[in-house]
Amino acid sequence: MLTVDEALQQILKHVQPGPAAAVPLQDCLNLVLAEDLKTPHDSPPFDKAMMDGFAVNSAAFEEGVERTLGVLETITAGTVPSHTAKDDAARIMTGAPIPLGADCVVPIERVQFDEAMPDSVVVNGGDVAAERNVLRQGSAAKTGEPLMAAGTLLQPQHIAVLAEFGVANVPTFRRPTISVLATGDELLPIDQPLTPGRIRNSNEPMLVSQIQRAHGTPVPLGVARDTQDDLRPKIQQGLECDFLLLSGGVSAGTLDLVPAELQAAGVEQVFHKIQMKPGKPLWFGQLKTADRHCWVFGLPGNPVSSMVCFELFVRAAMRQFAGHANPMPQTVLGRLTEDVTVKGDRPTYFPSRLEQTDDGLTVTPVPWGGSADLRSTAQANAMSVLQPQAETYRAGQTVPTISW
Ligand SMILES: Nc1nc2c(c(=O)[nH]1)N[C@H]1C(S)=C(S)[C@@H](COP(=O)(O)OP(=O)(O)OC[C@H]3O[C@@H](n4cnc5c(N)ncnc54)[C@H](O)[C@@H]3O)O[C@H]1N2
Ligand code: MOO
Repeated sequence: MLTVDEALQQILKHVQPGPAAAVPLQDCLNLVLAEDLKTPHDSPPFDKAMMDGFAVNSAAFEEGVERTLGVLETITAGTVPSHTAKDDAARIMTGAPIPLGADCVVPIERVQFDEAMPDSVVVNGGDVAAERNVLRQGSAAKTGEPLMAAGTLLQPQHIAVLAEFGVANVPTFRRPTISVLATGDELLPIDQPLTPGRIRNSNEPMLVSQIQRAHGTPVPLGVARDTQDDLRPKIQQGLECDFLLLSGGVSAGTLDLVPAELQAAGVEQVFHKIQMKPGKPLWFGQLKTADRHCWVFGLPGNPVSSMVCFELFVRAAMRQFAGHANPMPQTVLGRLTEDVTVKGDRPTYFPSRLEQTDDGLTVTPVPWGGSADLRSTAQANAMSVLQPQAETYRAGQTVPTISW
């Protein structure tokens, strides 16, 4: 049986980044940049005033000496100066271009100026120094410098930077399309009353919302009964997407037909079963033909097993497809708030509450009854990774934890 790390390596070895395309900037939130970008122009693109006031030439002043200067013009943001201001001043607004000759902006609060006599201003030399309140062209970025690296997850700050530099269409990797097929004769739609031996299909809405949270496009396919006749066409439909997630039917029961049906559909198995709890029966494979490439996860039917396998493996695969620089699960260290004993011989991904406290990041495993105990996960927002060991984990010890 593979370890979790070996399984992740296998997945990342097989899944390739999806195609890149130019996407309008306003649709780029949470997409990943597909190319290294360079700055197409200086930022700022001209020398600009950082205060409302008067643009002056510092060389024309002596420390502490007051001077009366003529005011040549008023320069507002969006206009261009029409005079040089070597021995005179120009009234200037924040964001407007500095006139030639000037190298300092004295804020309006610091000068003696009468709106009724706008042609002159009295400036004290003590308020004047070269470069004061002036932002020089290219001081934030020069033309041709690196702007943003391929693999960057585009968040509002990146979108703002791309807008500043006029990148209206952005080369990004496509979001994966992911079909979800729940399998099992016992599954009822969620709006149906329970009947003997039946349960509701909680995995489909869970997986659909996990896909949405991870910025994929879900394609729910409903439920397949545990028969070849029902499974086959639905598997074919699912294989049209970039990924197909099946839940249930991957362990050793008489109706656990999923691995055999996937192989019959031409999906090559990469691995089956992992040394972990919950989630041991996970199945992973790929269909690769001239016109199709689909990666397939057979998730264990138990709801918490499916949830954990998604967060650990499917999310990494989605990140790889979407072009993330680091697709691996993001782990933080949390300090246990209580003692924990781990039973069994597999690493356990334990539903837990991760919190930022005055004491740093803390982690509290929630009371949890195993892979079918879905309700307890409603108190959790993470899973802590606990290794099988004879000694009890002690409160205060740090453990790796993965946020949901
Ligand atoms: N002899 C063995 N039996 C089992 C093994 C094993 O290795 N040998 N593994 C156990 C483990 S671990 C798990 S996990 C489960 C996984 O089984 P399957 O993936 O085959 O899933 P099913 O048997 O179809 O279902 C398991 C459980 O989950 C419920 N389920 C299924 N689908 C849904 C859904 N969409 N929504 C809510 N609940 C669902 C289903 O009713 C079962 O109770 O196998 C163990 N057995
Ligand atoms: O691995 Mo199963 O998911 O323990 O219940």
